Amino acid sequence: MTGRFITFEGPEGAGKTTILKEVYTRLQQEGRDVEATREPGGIRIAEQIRQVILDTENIEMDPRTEALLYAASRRQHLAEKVLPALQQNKVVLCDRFIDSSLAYQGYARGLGMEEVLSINLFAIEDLMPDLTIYFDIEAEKGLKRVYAGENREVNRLDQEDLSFHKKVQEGYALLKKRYPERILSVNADQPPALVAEEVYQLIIDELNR
Ligand SMILES: Nc1ncnc2c1ncn2[C@@H]1O[C@H](COP(=O)(O)OP(=O)(O)OP(=O)(O)O)[C@@H](O)[C@H]1O
Ligand SMILES: Cc1cn([C@H]2C[C@H](O)[C@@H](COP(=O)(O)O)O2)c(=O)[nH]c1=O
Repeated sequence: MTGRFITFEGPEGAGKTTILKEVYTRLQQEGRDVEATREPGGIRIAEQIRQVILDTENIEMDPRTEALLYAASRRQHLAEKVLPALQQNKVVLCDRFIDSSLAYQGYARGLGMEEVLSINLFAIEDLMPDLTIYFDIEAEKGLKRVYAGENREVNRLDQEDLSFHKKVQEGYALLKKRYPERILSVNADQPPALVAEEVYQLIIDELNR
């Protein structure tokens, strides 16, 4: 088996983190060599950048600074964790990646998807995911989950108004049209066990390709 880079994308509260953990455990129990990680973060430097980006006090952050910080954290995470894991033929499950930058900074913030893509191409060189699983849910429903969750801190991006989160959803819709073979959707508006099963099947199909 060769390594695979599989990313989880979607709006706030869609269930990416919850389902990633479940599927990771299942794959591990089957004896597969799998790594779970997240963006921004996953390694020390990127977690430090995450704190700066998501700090609710950093309201003066310029949109381009925000885009560059995500790209910088992505580069370090890729160099230090993702690429070495793929070189060891691991299956890497990553909670968010470049599509988040394209949908949030490129589309919702209005920086332009092409501009944000170009700074990210510098960061990732040519490493795009083999498979991206899109957690399909209405922005409002996802946000309700975030605000209802007991252990979930509300961050600076969560606090954007509903129109921003609806634009994020529109941005993802454009990305799904642009990359129909890479980005596959699951219905995230159903009980976690059913979502996890759909995600697991997509991953197995990818691993069997
Ligand atoms: N299918 C589901 N149905 C109902 N609640 C869910 C479901 N999946 C996750 N949740 C709950 O919704 C909240 C958000 O889930 P989670 O953190 O996994 O989402 P996320 O997509 O990673 O969000 P974010 O990107 O904002 O961090 C949590 O409280 C979680 O327990
Ligand atoms: C990678 C990435 C993330 N974001 C946003 C999306 C979320 O609002 C936060 C991350 O928080 P999560 O609880 O880990 O989902 O950051 C973004 O705007 N651009 C990106 O590239």
